[in-house]
Amino acid sequence: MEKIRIGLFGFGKTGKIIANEFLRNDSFLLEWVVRKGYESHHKYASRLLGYEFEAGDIYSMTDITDTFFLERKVDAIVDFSSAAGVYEYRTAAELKIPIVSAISKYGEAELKQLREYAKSTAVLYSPNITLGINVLLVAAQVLQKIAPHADIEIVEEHFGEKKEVSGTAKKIAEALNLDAARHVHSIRVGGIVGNHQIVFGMPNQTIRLSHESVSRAAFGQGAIFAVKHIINQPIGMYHMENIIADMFRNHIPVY
Ligand SMILES: NC(=O)C1=CN([C@@H]2O[C@H](COP(=O)(O)OP(=O)(O)OC[C@H]3O[C@@H](n4cnc5c(N)ncnc54)[C@H](OP(=O)(O)O)[C@@H]3O)[C@@H](O)[C@H]2O)C=CC1
Ligand SMILES: O=C(O)C1=N[C@H](C(=O)O)C[C@H](O)C1
Repeated sequence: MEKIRIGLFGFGKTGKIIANEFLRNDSFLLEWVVRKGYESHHKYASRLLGYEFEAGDIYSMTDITDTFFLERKVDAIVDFSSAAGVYEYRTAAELKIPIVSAISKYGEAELKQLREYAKSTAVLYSPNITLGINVLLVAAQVLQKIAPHADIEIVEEHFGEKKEVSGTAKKIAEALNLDAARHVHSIRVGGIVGNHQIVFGMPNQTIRLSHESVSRAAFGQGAIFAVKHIINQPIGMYHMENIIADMFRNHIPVY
């Protein structure tokens, strides 16, 4: 069976792990990686990650010309770079290459650009691409409907250097119609990859829905799930929580 060819944006703390998850999965071929600078320029991501084979030719964003995506065909683009990365694959969208964006903090302009791409190709955007967080997101909205009077607070924990408030927590707050500035509480310690807890407080009981990304490989597994889904979809914008909500609908136990 033909391998699914991947073009990856970003080779940082998370991008390297994402690259590794695609490299170790026989269904995929990591064709190239694009990063901001020239570190490891034209080396192979596979070699840098300890593999004996050559895959994932590393480019800089400055290498992207109008013919880049024509000359280096992929079946999907996966973006773990930065918000600015979204402007670099316009011609890929025009070529109808599906796009999975995992950027957690977009401004309005970048989000608008991503929505523009969804008029030409299939785009999946997820500020937290783990299956677990998206199950939590759907479950929390169901629970809020079941217990509409519960007090709700969101706690997010990340590694000490993370500057911005968790995009995941903001998305959870938005889904629950909560003011993120008041209801999201951030903890920055050590090397925590990403933990999120939604606390539902009621007079006689507390319900806590929580998710812990133990390893950044969880994001790679989510990206793999997202690519396998998106490459078979028609043009449009997709989100992980919609896919998970459909799975809830199809699997809810009937007593
Ligand atoms: N959706 C999800 O589940 C998750 C999302 N994320 C998000 O992924 C993104 C990356 O996170 P992380 O790896 O920790 O960040 P890092 O800062 O460690 O890495 C960023 C990478 O992107 C590259 N880069 C930055 N700007 C551009 C650009 N304009 N074009 C191409 N490459 C670029 C950098 O290149 P260089 O190496 O040359 O500097 C670097 O390789 C963040 O938005 C983060 O929030 C992270 C984890 C999970
Ligand atoms: O920066 C990260 O690492 C992460 N960012 C995302 C966020 O801000 O929600 C997702 C994940 O928690 C890790």
